Amino acid sequence: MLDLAEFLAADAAGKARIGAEVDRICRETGFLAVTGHGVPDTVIDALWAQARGFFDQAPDAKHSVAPPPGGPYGYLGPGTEALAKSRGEDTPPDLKESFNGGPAGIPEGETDPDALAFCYAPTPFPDLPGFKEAWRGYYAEMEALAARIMEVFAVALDLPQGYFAPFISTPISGMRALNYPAQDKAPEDKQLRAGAHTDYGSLTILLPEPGSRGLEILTPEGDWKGIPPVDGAFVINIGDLMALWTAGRWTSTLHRVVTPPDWATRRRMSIAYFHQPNWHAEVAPLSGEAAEPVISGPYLMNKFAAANG
Ligand SMILES: O=C(O)CCC(=O)C(=O)O
Ligand SMILES: [Fe+2]
Repeated sequence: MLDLAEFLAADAAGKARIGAEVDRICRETGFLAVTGHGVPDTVIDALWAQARGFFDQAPDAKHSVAPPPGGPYGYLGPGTEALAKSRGEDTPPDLKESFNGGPAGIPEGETDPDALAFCYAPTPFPDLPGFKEAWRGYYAEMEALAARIMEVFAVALDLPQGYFAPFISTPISGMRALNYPAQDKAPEDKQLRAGAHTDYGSLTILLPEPGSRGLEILTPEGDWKGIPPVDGAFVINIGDLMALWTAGRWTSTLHRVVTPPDWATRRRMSIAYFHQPNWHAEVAPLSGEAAEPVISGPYLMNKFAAANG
């Protein structure tokens, strides 16, 4: 558990103590709950209401904001994604639908054709009163929160607090509202609500709907363990690029969303913000050990293509 307000108010010794605790958690499970985050309830509640309103529409209305072929933003309906495929595992599609959005603007001077076509593609917002405003408001809060958490991470890694700032000045984070509907038939063999995967970027800020179930992580002991929602907290997890940055000191933990026993009546919703460094950011182990640097944008694009191919 990380209390961000406590971290921000702490002196250098207090920050180092909290940083050491965060380092321990990130080495062990890579999942932590964050309280004291300062995100207003009004912003959170507004997006829940809009997300529910969006998913409860008829299929045609949802498909009217489908992405162009290969595009990441808009409505991805049931059957379009299998997250386990991002790791080369062949499974039936995940039992979910999602609405996805990208950065609010394009950085000045960005000319990379892949960046412009993929992560800076426009988000096709639904024509629902207040949806876009609620989405953008929550996204902006997440961008600011992620930057603060990256400061905690820097301290946890014995780096200057602002170490990561140049890498995340124009992040290409994606945000996704997820709906795992109550199911009208039993899942196929190996079919989950979200197949086992690691997240691709620096960190993920997840908000499971209060009272919802199903998210599980693979523990270092090799057991699947449920991660229930924590009241008033966001669930943060490390992504692949953070694991790479720390040369494997921190874990990008395998996680999944399982089908609950009451799948026929039980839906799950969640909102996930996938913090992703600048398109051109080169991520290489901080320890200086030799490794081919990974470029943030193309890495993300390839992972998305694998899961949605
Ligand atoms: O819905 C959730 O709680 C988790 C979803 C997830 O892990 C993902 O989409 O990357
Ligand atoms: Fe995930």
